[in-house]
Amino acid sequence: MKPIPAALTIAGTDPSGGAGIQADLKTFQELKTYGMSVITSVVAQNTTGVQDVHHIPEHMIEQQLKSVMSDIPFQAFKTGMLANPGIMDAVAEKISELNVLYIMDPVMVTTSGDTLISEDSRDYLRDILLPMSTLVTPNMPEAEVITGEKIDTSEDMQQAAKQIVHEFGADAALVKGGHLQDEAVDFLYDGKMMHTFSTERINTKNTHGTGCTYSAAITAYLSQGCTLSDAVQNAKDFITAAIRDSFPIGNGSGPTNQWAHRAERVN
Ligand SMILES: Nc1ncnc2c1ncn2[C@@H]1O[C@H](COP(=O)(O)OP(=O)(O)OP(=O)(O)O)[C@@H](O)[C@H]1O
Ligand SMILES: Cc1ncc(CO)c(N)n1
Repeated sequence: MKPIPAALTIAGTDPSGGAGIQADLKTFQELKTYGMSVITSVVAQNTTGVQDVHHIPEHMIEQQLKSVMSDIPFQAFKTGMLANPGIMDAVAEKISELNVLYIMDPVMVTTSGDTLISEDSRDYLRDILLPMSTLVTPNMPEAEVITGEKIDTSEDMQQAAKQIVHEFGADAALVKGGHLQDEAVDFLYDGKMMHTFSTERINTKNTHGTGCTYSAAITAYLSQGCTLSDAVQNAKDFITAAIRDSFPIGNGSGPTNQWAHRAERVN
């Protein structure tokens, strides 16, 4: 019997449903992958910003991981918000036992500009977790933090992707250009080749949770056995539709629409 595609997200929450665990599970479900989640921090946030954060005790993060890992097999998992070195340590120890694909979204700052991880976590993320990853998906500011280099142009993005693989040890890096002016271009470097994924930039403020949704879609496609470049291309199509048809709800930056890829408009 063919294995059931299943994926796990290890991340923080968003009660307004656009980012974090909620975005990940909606995306897994939409892409017909059985979704599971381990919560690292409960974040009181909405489309306007972050109001409060409560970190889950490390022993509870470990126990959640044990509960899932001892029971249900999965082909791929992703990490999102890991707020501090203690949480990262708890996660690193458990995931080092896994032999499945690891997609790391190096979440640092929200679309609204709120910081989600402590300053002293950045080195841990880069030096301990990043080398364990099959793929890391930084946006331009995150790639600057990881490499220590200024990233302004598409040449800088490609250079950063290569550096993240060769110098910092990820198997592959996808540097995302959602923060560029005219084009939404992402570069994937897999250790051998540079792949380019480009679409026109959609003029919208509703981009809450784009990074979470994109990396969750990549994780779902990988859990189904897609190659890395096919998974990224499929996920790029998924996130582009989700941004194009994003929801104009909330008082800030509205959420993306995970069912837009079905090509049925909801409004
Ligand atoms: N306005 C836009 N139009 C089209 N594509 C976009 C737009 N903004 C972002 N993207 C694309 O969405 C994906 C997510 O990229 P982005 O760089 O926004 O992630 P992020 O900054 O990590 O997200 P988040 O805001 O959730 O932290 C990328 O493929 C990027 O190119
Ligand atoms: C929990 C969480 N993770 C990631 C992001 C980044 O969009 C967010 N806003 N919230």
